[in-house]
Amino acid sequence: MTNERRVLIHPDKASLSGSVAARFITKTIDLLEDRDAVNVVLTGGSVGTAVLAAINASPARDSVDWNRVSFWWGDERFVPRNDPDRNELQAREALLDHIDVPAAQVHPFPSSDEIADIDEAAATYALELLEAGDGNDYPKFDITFLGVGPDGHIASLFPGQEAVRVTDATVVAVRESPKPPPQRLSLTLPVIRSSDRIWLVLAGSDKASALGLALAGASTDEVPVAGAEGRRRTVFFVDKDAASEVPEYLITPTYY
Ligand SMILES: O=C(O)[C@H](O)[C@@H](O)[C@H](O)[C@H](O)COP(=O)(O)O
Repeated sequence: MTNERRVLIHPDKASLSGSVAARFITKTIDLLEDRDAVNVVLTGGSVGTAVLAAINASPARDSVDWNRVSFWWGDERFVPRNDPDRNELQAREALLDHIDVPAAQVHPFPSSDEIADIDEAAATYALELLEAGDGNDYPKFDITFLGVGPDGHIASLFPGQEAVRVTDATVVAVRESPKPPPQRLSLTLPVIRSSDRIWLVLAGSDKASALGLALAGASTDEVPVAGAEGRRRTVFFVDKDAASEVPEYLITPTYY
């Protein structure tokens, strides 16, 4: 099994989210033919949320047996449960509220009104991962979605911050995010990298330099997305604007 990074370019954000949604539905159906359950890690951000909305809008949405899919998050803003900033809320509105996924299979990070102490909230999510891990510290993730910030951050792992370097925990509390809100919870890089597939979704010219640097071999500390590499497949789904600094040889031809 090769594990090369692939870049698939789409004309714009709408076609990108439609194509990722279609791939997600097909891949999930395929995976469920071979196994009992599939674990998916969701991302915040406008592109990730547009993908969820496109899955919801797809006529093939209900071909997936959602009873056997579990959802986790790569990161969360540490705010009250009903704060519109919550990645959870955005994902529920875009997709999760509209499908037949059992409530116990949706695993949001704790919110600040449930658990006031951010370290305790991180420990609580780590325990939830452990309990679903079947003997490991966390479940085997099949597909992990990641948005990418203009600074190259993924999940809530920001350039130069200690959280990018954490390898001895599964969940980290972030207190000084350069992007508001400042307090966040995030999976650590080893957990993200354990996923069989990482599907990065990015659109817009403000992402071009981070993507170009990551693919050219920048350090994970400087450009965290450089460390986003899944066990089996890593695919960058990008629009033309975000792709302007991608080396030609990495571009996989797409037909649209
Ligand atoms: O918690 C956050 O602030 C977001 O989740 C963030 O990590 C987002 O995924 C990227 O910044 C990409 O955002 P866009 O998809 O909106 O460009």
